[in-house]
Amino acid sequence: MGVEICVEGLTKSFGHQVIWQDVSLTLPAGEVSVMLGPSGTGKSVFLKTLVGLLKPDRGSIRVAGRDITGLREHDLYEVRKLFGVLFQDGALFGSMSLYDNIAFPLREHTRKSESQVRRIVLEKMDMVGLIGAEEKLPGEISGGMRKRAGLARALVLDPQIILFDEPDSGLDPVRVAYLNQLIVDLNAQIDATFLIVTHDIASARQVPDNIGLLFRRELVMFGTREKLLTSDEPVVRQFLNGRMQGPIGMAEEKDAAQVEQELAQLGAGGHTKAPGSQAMTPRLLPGPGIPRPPRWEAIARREAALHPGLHPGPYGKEVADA
Ligand SMILES: Nc1ncnc2c1ncn2[C@@H]1O[C@H](COP(=O)(O)OP(=O)(O)OP(=O)(O)O)[C@@H](O)[C@H]1O
Repeated sequence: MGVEICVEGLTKSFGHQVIWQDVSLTLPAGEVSVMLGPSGTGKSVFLKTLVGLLKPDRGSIRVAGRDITGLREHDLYEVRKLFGVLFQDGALFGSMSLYDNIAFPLREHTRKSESQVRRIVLEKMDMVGLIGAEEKLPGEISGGMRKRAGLARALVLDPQIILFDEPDSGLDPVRVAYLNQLIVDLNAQIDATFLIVTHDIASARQVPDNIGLLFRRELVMFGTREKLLTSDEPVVRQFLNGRMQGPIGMAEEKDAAQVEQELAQLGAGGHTKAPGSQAMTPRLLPGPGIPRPPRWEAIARREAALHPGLHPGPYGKEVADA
């Protein structure tokens, strides 16, 4: 079972540049959360701060009830073992085979025998669909395979929290769809707490239990998928609909009068739905044969109550087929 991460009043700056301030949120144990935000709003900095690679100026990060912000390097090292991180490019060693890359954390951080290492590596490679590619070098495989290899490596120490930094970057839409399914399946199988930084709105709409949005140095909103997808908050609506009109501009900031004019035009032109009627996207469910954690039933009931048309029958199948 994954662990809860509770962030309170977190602020991070580099010199005089405040990246974000007073960020508070809880990543519920075992759930999938997505962090969105325009480029440069500090999403990667947030991930690095959670795992203790960067120190915040203020605030606390409680991982399984323990504040990690004041820990010394030795204790932090122990806490980091709870985390698996999938970096943007997979962060694989170019001169090592996929097998050796994935075995690396086991050989570095455990005293397991080579036969135990082999069993674990092959199990994780199987989970991400890479059996048969053991001897390939990272340079010989596609970007999607590199991401999956990075994911297998993030899994070998059986983490309770997995952080994904733009897992979909550089992948074509079909590979993104496969990767999303893999993420949902993995979450159901290992029940760890997932936090995904992404720019891909389609993924953000389908995959997570919770969504957060960083903008103008603040966490604009963090809450359930339903809450964000049906929100009338202009920044949230603009981002989740991928529109130019709204508070987010090319250089992040926009003139307030311009924003108001754009929003009025959108409303007058009938291009926007009435407040409160934002479209819900069907949720991506674990594939056939993968047992669903108990929370899925509660989530499906909650979503069915909000959008009866999407869920005509027992939870699960109809949502997937919608
Ligand atoms: N180690 C560092 N020292 C100084 N400034 C940094 C450091 N790391 C990040 N920054 C700055 O913090 C800001 C946020 O960077 P970050 O990479 O977290 O943004 P992001 O939201 O992940 O962007 P993108 O979506 O484009 O990947 C940037 O202005 C960046 O230059």
